[in-house]
Amino acid sequence: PLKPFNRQALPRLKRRSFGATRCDSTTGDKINQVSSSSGVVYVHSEQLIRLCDTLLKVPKRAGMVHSLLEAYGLLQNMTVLPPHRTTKEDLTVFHSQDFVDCLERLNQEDDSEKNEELKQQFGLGYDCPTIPHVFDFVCLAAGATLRAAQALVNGESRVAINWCGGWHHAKRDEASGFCYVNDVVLGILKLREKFDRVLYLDLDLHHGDGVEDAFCYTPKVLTCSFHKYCPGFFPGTGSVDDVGIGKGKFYSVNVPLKDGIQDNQYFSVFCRVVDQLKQCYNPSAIVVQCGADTLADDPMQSFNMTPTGLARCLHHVVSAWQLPTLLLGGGGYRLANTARCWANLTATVLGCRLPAEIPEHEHFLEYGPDYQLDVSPTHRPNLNTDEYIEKTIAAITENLEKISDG
Ligand SMILES: O=C(CCc1ccccc1NC(=O)c1cccc(C(F)(F)F)c1)NO
Ligand SMILES: [Zn+2]
Repeated sequence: PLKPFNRQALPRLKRRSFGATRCDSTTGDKINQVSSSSGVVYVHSEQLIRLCDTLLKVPKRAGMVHSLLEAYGLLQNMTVLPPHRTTKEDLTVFHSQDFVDCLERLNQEDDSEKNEELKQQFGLGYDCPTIPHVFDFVCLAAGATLRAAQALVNGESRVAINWCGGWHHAKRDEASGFCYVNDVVLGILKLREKFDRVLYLDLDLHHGDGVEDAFCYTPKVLTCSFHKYCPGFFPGTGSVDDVGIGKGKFYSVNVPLKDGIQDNQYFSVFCRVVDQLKQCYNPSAIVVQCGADTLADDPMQSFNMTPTGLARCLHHVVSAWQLPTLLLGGGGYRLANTARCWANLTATVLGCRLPAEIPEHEHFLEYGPDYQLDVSPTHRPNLNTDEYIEKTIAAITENLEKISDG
C-alpha cells in the first residue's frame, strides 16, 4: 500500500493567494503570500509611541495598541514603516504659521506667564493642556499620517494605518478637544495630490468638526461624520442640516445619533448612508477615523458599540469597495478596549481571524478580569427610536439627491 501522505515532509509551500492574507489562528503567521500592492502598511516607531504615550487623556494607550498587535502576530502580515519627520512647512500646508510657531516655542515645557497668554490665544489653555515636547509629538503624529497617505499615493499598498492619528478637532490656528494638530486634514490633502475625490468617514463619538470645516467649501472631499449630537455635548456641531457651503454644499454629511445605539442599528444606518455615498459620489480613495469612544464601556458612557460592530462597518467599506484606504485612530478612553478594537480592525483589513483569548504580553493584566478580545454591550436605554433614524436618513437621502458622482 502507498505510504500515507506526509504533509510535514513537504517544504512549506508558499500557496499563491488572491490578495487576502489568512493568519494562522495561533501565532498569526502569514500563511498566504500577498502581493504588496494589496498589502497593508502600518506606520510605527518607538519614538512615535513614546510621545503618544504622554498624551494626558490616553496615557500609554499607543504602547498598549502596538503591543497587542504584536502579541497577536499581526505585524508580520504588514509592511511596518517609520513616520515622516514633518517640517514646519509640512504643517503650514493647513495650519497657520503663528500656530505652528507657538507649538514650537512651547516644546520646552517652561510654563512661564508669557506663555500663558500665548497659549490662550491658540486654544492651548484648559481644554488642551500642553504636554512636554508638544511640537515633537505634533510633528511625528502628523508625520505618521502623512507617511501612510504617501504609501497610498505611491501605490505601495492599498490600505495604510496610523493608530496614533485621527486628531479630528484641531483647527487651522487653534488646538481643540485634545487635538493639537489636524493630521486628518494633512493626510487628506496628501491624498488629493493623486486622488480626485476623497471620502472621509468619521466613526468617532464626537463630530469631526475640524475636518469638516477644512473641506466644507469643496466637493473634492466629502466628509461624513457619525456622532452623538445633543445639547451641550462637545463640539456641538454636526446637525443633519449642516451640509456644507458654496461649491461644497451637500458634500458635508452629518449623521447625528443619540445615546445607547448598538451594533446592529449602527451597522444598518452606516450601510444605508455609505452605500448612497458610494453610488452618488463614487470616491477614488477613503479615509476612516476609527475613534473608539463609541464602545460600550467607554468613560464617555454614550454609545453602546462593540469592536465587532465597528469591524463589520469597516469590512463593509474597506473589503467590499477595494479603494485606497487610510485608517486612523482617534478617541477611546477605556484604553484596553481601544486596543481590543483597533486590533480587531487591523485583523479585519488583513482578513485574519483572531483567537478570542488575549495573548500573553507586557500589558496582559490590563485585560482582566476576562482576558477576552471582545467587549459586550452594557444594559443601557437606546434613545435612537426607529422613527428618529428614519427621519434622519430621509433628510440625508434628500440632500444626497442633489450631488451627482464627481
Ligand atoms: O474624544 C474626543 C475629545 C473629547 C473631549 C473634547 C473636549 C473636551 C473634553 C473631551 N474629552 C473628555 O472629556 C474626556 C477625555 C478623556 C477621558 C474622559 C473621561 F473623563 F471620561 F475619562 C473625558 N474627540 O473625538
Ligand atoms: Zn471622541
